[in-house]
Amino acid sequence: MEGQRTLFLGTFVHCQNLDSLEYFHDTGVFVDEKGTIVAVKQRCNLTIAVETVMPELDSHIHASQYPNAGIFGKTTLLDWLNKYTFPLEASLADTDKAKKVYTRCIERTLSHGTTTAAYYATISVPSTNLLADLCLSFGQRAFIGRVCMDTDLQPDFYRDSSAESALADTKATIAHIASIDPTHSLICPIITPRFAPSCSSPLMHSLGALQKETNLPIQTHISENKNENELVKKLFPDAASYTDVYDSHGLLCPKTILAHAVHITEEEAALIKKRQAKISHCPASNSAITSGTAKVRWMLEKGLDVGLGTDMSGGYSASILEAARQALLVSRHVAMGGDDKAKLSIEEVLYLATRGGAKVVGLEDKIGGFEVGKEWDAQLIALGSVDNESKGDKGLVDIFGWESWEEKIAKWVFNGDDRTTSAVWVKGRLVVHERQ
Ligand SMILES: Nc1nc2[nH]cnc2c(=O)[nH]1
Ligand SMILES: [Zn+2]
Repeated sequence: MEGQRTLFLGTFVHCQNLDSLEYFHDTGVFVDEKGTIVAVKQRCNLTIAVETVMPELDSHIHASQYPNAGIFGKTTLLDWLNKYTFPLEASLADTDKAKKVYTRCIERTLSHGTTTAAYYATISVPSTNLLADLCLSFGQRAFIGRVCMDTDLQPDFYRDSSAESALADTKATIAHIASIDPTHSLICPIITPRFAPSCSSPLMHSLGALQKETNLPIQTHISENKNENELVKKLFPDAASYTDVYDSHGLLCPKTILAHAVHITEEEAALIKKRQAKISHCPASNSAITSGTAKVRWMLEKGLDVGLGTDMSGGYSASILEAARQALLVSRHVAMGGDDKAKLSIEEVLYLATRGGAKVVGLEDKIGGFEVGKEWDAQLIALGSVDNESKGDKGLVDIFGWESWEEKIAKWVFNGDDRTTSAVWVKGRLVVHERQ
């Protein structure tokens, strides 16, 4: 498949905009040897029918936390980090262990249809570089972040020894990725200050300067949890807000991905909008570690760019489809708090998982939909048919045959999982093979 020209035939579904899905029935999509869509022809006379939907993007995920997916007990952010997260991440300095964890994480996210992921690795350069190597060899589009953290918030056994060494280690990973994918056609480094409480002021200033020098993206966490916000106020008493901490260190720019933003104020939202920074909404995580209910409608109405993140293992699942359905449910909890228009639709959460996510990671010109000039990132969806069950087709999503396309997609969003994703392509390469 790689390096060949391919014609895909069937029904293609992608998000036209925030409010609507577009269905291309009886359509041929022509993909060239570089994995770029060169033609989309509708009203073809087809003899086969497949159902292919848009790529899904995870704009915030910790590859290094995969073994802990589902393990969080009754902790909240700050005790969760100490109890579960820092010990596991520290242990991945062992590259054999890291290889096992990262391999499984990539296989699992790909099988769920995650064609692009913005990953946090750990502070270890060799194991972060290994994550980049593995994404490249599996064919997953990825942003790879070597995590920076030099304060005593974290234990001695898992901490950068100085701001200088954190910067040097970040540069080492950037150089490694340049050596394996010089044009960043698939793998791109991402500057990763863990979050303000983990980073000294000199470290954040130096990472802000590095962004200006390299024009690379940045990822971090913001305003996830109320105790975290109190801590930030104590640590940065002169800052006007949590958002201002990042802004005053040169870390808030159009290429910044801010995960969570659950408790940001009107002023912070205005500053994020002014800097054109992006937000990754992580609903499964925000419920699991009791962070709060992010007001996504409020963000969208302010014109903020929002995508979805699993935030695994704050989130319990590696599936971005799970994040989409949790975004829908969390929006209903916001609505139950008195703001009925807060409810998000199926179309809207799919937009956040696809085109919205592409904009958040700065790839909106390359991926997110089926247009000429975009790269062929896609997943093939196999829904069941009740009529075929006697023939052994145990469909995970039971389609009776009378459903509209909108209803089929809604049933998939709420009942689908990696078993309904029967093939996945990234940049034209088949990365998950069709299962029988
Ligand atoms: N959810 C989440 N929040 C964080 N804040 C700082 N580090 C982390 C992390 O690993 N996960
Ligand atoms: Zn996170």
